[in-house]
Amino acid sequence: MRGRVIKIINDFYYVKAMDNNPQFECKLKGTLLKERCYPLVGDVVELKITDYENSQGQITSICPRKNRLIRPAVSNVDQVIIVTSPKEPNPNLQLIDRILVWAYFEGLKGIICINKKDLDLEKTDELVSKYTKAGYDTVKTSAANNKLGDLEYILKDKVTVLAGQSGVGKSSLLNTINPEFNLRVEEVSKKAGTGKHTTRHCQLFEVKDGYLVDTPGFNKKKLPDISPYELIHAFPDIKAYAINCKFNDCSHRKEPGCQVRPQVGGNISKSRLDSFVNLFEELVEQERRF
Ligand SMILES: Nc1nc2c(ncn2[C@@H]2O[C@H](COP(=O)(O)OP(=O)(O)OP(=O)(O)O)[C@@H](O)[C@H]2O)c(=O)[nH]1
Ligand SMILES: [Zn+2]
Repeated sequence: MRGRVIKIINDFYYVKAMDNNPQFECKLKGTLLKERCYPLVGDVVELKITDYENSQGQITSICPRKNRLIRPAVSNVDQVIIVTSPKEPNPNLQLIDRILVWAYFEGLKGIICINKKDLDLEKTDELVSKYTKAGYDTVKTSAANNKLGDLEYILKDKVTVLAGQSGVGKSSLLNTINPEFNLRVEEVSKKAGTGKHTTRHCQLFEVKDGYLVDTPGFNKKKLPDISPYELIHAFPDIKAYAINCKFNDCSHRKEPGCQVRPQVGGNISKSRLDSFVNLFEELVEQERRF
């Protein structure tokens, strides 16, 4: 039988069988332990049921991973939904673009969710238009009014990470999607002997045939180890014009023959070019340090 690891507590792996069967509490097969093959939350595994009545099983192998994030430690993630709001707090556009860059280089699809649309519909639509133009899917929600728009459809059959600045309503959205998220618990496992060493595993929550990764505080991301010149790939809106700039190392700031600058305010939002320029500088700095 095949299933997905949704939670890990100490040596116990909680596996949801693929065909909607109940959840099984599993131990690892001896050979996996010997080879130090430890499953991650998100892993698809083969399992053998050892006791149906008490929902106990054994994980016999781990299927190849599509990808693997380090923090949170989770595998087989499909997409990241970046939650923002029109006000209270005002959107942090630089943070959104930064997370989009991180997502691109992790191979994840980036989607923008504008929550709190009840506070300012006009500003909400401005954000929708900004990110649609940049090439991203967007969704408008109001957790306060139980309005999820297409969010549930977007989550269907996917493993999704929620990100975004503090106060935009990530927890509220989770609770609107499934009130059981209220029961979110910190599970801390103490390693025998040291007493101080603690591990915090993330958890997957079931939503609409898909899963949401529970990652409190997942926010600021170190930039990936890429050359500044690779950054353009994470900005499809700018890249479309940058390929025609006169100089192929154009920084789109003051060079003659730049095809990006004339698009600002039109096909390219000013905030997107600002983000690009700032992140480019940061990558140049990062490269200089090594
Ligand atoms: N008006 C309005 N307020 C909302 C909405 N969603 C959440 N809020 C409020 O916004 C505040 C922050 O919501 P949270 O869900 O805690 O935000 P968060 O993103 O989880 O914040 P962190 O846990 O700090 O990352 C709370 O007071 C919510 O009641 C919404 O759709 N509309
Ligand atoms: Zn240019």
